[in-house]
Amino acid sequence: MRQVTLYRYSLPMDAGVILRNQRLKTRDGLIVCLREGEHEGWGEIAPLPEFSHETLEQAQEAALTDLQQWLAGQSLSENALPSVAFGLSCALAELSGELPIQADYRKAPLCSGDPDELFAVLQAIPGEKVAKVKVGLYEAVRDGMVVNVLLEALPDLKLRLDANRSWTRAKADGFAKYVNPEWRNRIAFLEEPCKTRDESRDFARTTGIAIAWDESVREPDFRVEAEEGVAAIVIKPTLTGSLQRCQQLITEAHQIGLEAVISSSIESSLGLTQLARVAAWLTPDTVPGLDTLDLMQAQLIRPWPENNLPLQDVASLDVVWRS
Ligand SMILES: O=C(O)CCC(=O)C1=CC=C[C@@H](O)[C@@H]1C(=O)O
Ligand SMILES: [Mg+2]
Repeated sequence: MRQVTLYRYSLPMDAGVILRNQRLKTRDGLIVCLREGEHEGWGEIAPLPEFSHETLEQAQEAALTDLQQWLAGQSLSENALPSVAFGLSCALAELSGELPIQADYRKAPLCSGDPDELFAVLQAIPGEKVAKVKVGLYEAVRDGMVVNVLLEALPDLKLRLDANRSWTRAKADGFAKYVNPEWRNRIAFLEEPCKTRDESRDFARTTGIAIAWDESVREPDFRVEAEEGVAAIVIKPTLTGSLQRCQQLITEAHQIGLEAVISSSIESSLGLTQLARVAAWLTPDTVPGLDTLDLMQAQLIRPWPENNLPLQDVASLDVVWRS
């Protein structure tokens, strides 16, 4: 006997969360619960505005079609909408026991503004210190100075930086100029520094600062390839596709010595804790990029360990469909 419940959630965000061109007031998505006999599996389907190509309405419609197929006893092929493919594959992987329970709750603390705040957080972390700093939001020169100060002050710190393709080649050089060449190898990678992939490749070769692909990974012509100066690929499963699709990318990356970093698309605590399990399972040697829960004002169904935000339970959600 198979059963399905599909819920819809809307969680209030922190006041200042801006995605590209849009303020995100609430994070909206779907939660699916599959039951078969004694077993249960949950998944989150939450297209991210400004990043996903599909809307929540489109995702809901596509999910309902797949869920009806599943109820009819069929197996599902990769849904064309990445958020749907990811959420359903998680629910199925929980149901079958394929997704291990053990999770990697380490996260690279995310800093988009105040380096003093990050400094305090980092000093409190025991062991390996990895943080992610957003760059490209202010002057490139200021970014370069902030990065330099952090690397100088904390000798065991490694940084991930993310420019989200915001720099021209000249601005990217303006940034690099302020980072002491001796410390550049402690920049684990800088995600997508320039507007084009070719400019980013050229930046990596000429500055010795390693780069990572994030946006590129989701473009149709992208291939996982060993290239000079490229250290990692960032995988945001909600924007990428099913667990099987992510697993395939991770395998390809690892085969050629690239790091693969599981990263958040600002899922609720339910989706984030699943991503922490995916990371422990498929990328055990890499700290995942999951420090986005505090952008929200509440957690959903499953709590993230030691997080103090209030927890909304499933009874508070609207049921979209129940079989
Ligand atoms: O990668 C991480 O460490 C956290 C996730 C993260 O930085 C992002 C998630 C989703 C949208 C963006 O705002 C942002 C990014 O630019 O990669
Ligand atoms: Mg990014």
